Amino acid sequence: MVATIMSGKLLSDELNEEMKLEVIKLKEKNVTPGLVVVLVGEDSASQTYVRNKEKRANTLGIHSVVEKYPEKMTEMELLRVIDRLNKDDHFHGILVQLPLPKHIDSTKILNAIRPEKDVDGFHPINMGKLVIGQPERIPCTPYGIMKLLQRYEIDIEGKNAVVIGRSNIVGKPMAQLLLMKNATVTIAHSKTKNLAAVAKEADILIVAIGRGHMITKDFVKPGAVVIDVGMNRDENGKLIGDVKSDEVQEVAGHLTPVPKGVGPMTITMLMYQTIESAKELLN
Ligand SMILES: Nc1nc2c(c(=O)[nH]1)N[C@@H](CN(C=O)c1ccc(C(=O)N[C@@H](CCC(=O)O)C(=O)O)cc1)CN2
Ligand SMILES: [Mg+2]
Repeated sequence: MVATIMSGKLLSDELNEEMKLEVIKLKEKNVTPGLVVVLVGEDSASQTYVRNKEKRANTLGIHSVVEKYPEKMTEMELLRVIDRLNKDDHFHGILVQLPLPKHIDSTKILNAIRPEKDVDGFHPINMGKLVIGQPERIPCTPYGIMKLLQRYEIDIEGKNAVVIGRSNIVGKPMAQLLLMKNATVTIAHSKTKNLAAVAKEADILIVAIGRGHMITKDFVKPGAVVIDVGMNRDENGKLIGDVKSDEVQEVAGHLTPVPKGVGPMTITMLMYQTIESAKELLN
C-alpha cells in the first residue's frame, strides 16, 4: 500500500480563494477584517511565522498589523497592550505569538484577550465552549486537521482515533473535535504504557509529540489515516515530522507530509477565524 498524501498546502490554496471572496463581500458591507499580531522578543522562528501571517493576511485583503516589542517588556506592559487592542474596533482578531519570554506568564496574557477576538482559540472560555460542544473559536492546528479530514472524505463516526500528545494547543482540542464527530477517542502521552500497541488500534492517528521520526510503521495499523503535527529539525537542520514518513507511507492509507501538511492549515484557519470574527459584527 502507498498512502494518499493529504496536502495542507493544496487545501490552503483552495480555502484562500474562498476567503478572498468572503473578504470582498465584507468590504462591500464596509467591514474590513482586521488582525493584529503581537510579537515580543527576537526569536527568529517566531519572526518568520509572524511575517508569513502578515503576508497571508495581505494576500486575502485582511487589514494586518504587527506590533513588535522588545524582549525586556514587562508583563504589565503587555497586559496594557492587550487591553488597548481589545478596545480597538479595527481588529477582529488578536494573536500573541508564542512562545513569550520566560518572565511573562503566557496564561495571564492569553486570558486577557477578549474571547470574541481570540482567533487562536486559546482562551479558557473558548476552550470550555469547545468541550461542551458549542465551539466558537477553535485552536487553529486541530481545526485545520478537521478541515483536512473533511476534504479527503475521511469517515470519523465510530472510528478509533488515537491522539498522541495532550497539549492545550493541539492534543486536548483535537480530541474534543474528534469526539464531536462521534469517534471513539483515546489520548496517549509520554507516560502511556505500550504506546505502539495503543497507536496500532487507531483508524485515525494524530501525532503531536515533538520527537522527530518517533512513529515508525510498528505504530501504525494498515490503512490508518496518519496526521503528523510534528515540526522538528534533524542533525542537518532539515525540517522533519514526528512520523518516519518513508516507512509509514507503505502501511498507512493516508498521511500528511511535513512540510506542507498540517503547518499551512494552521495559518489558514487563523485567517478563517479572523474573517468569521469580522462577520459577527454584521449580525
Ligand atoms: N499564538 C500562536 N503561537 C504559535 C502557534 C499558534 O498557532 N499560535 N503555532 C506555532 C507557530 N506557527 C504559527 O504561529 C506555525 C508554525 C509553522 C507553520 C508552517 O506552516 N510550517 C511549515 C514549514 C515551515 C518551515 O519550513 O519551517 C509547514 O509545516 O509546511 C505554521 C504556523 C507556535 N506558536
Ligand atoms: Mg493556532
